[in-house]
Amino acid sequence: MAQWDALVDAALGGLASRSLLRATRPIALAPPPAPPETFPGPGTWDRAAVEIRLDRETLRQWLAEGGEASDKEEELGEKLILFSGNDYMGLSSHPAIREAAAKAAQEYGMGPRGSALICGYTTYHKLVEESLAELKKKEDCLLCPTGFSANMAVMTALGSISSLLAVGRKPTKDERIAIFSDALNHASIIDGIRLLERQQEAVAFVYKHCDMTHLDFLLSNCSTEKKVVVTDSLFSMDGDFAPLPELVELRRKYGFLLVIDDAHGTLVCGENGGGAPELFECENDIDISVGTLSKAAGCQGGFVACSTRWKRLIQSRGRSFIFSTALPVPVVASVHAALYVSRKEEWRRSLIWRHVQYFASLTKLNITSPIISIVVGSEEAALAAGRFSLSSIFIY
Ligand SMILES: Cc1ncc(COP(=O)(O)O)c(C=O)c1O
Repeated sequence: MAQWDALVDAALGGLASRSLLRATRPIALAPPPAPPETFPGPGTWDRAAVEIRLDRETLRQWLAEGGEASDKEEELGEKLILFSGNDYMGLSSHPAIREAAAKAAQEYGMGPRGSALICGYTTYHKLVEESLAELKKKEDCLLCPTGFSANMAVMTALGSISSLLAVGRKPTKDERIAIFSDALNHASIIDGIRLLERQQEAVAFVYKHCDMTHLDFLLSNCSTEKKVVVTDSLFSMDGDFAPLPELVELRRKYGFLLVIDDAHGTLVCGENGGGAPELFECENDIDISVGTLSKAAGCQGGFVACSTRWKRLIQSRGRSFIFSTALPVPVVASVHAALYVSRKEEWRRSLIWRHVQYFASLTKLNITSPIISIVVGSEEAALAAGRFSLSSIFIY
């Protein structure tokens, strides 16, 4: 988007003139060992990703918290099947991921302990950034400590454009950016926007969940030039997708910057696991794609896939990136292995969607993703349903 590219370039120019441009300098480590072994189907380790063991005392406590009668205690088992985790592909327990983490820990410990701009950035981090940029079909990528911090870093970098390009000390109303945010966006986006509002760098508009008519209305009534739309791609609570094709249409109409949080789509959606934009065939229309490595990748960390100019701005102004310790090498090594396994063991991705279809056929629920929310009514009813599941269905 030429208008936004020019704005970022101007902001980068302002930073350069004040010697405030920051760049990572990778510490050279030996390249990762040969590619790990991959498998044509599920292994025994895959059960470990969904089966958890609880000691009786914890289980008793959980039930007691809900006021459940204890007369069924002798019937209680200790193993539970976990339906609530985000380890969509079971990669957290995959031998390749365990081995990569263990080997790197043996070699490097949990280091290097420092922010990426000081001493926390290595050639391993660089390698993973390159893989993620390729996966997301973007020029570049920036690894962050978590998905939460990745969203915060994008938001503060966005706000910095208003401040850096303001004529006076504080951006005037017209100099601020206008951010349009879906009502059900993740807390990290909401907090980032609140921060920008407090710093008078942005004016925020919340549109009704996935309501493109409402968004269109808000956009058409906004005279601010610098417009941004930010949305989760796959919503973490309701499990529905943002209407990306319609958002792309509106982007063409209004020329806004489109930022998505693809935390739940990454590795899960699209043939290659490129995420929701791959599924909806609109990768080139997404300007900034944020993600986490703590869900389908089965590891830890966050990232921002974007253009090189945006990366330069985020790493120079994204405070949650700059002032936080970078991911330790064993975690980055495990992410490297997870991305490899995800490419090779495509059956994992197919299996998720087969399970989604199977569950939909069993329950006749209108399900479109692996996040399934069963609305039972009040909060009390939801808690009671949880207790019921805990005490009678999933324990064996
Ligand atoms: C939509 C969404 N964005 C961001 C995050 C934050 O990611 P992380 O857990 O890596 O901080 C989460 C969940 O944790 C999420 O559901």
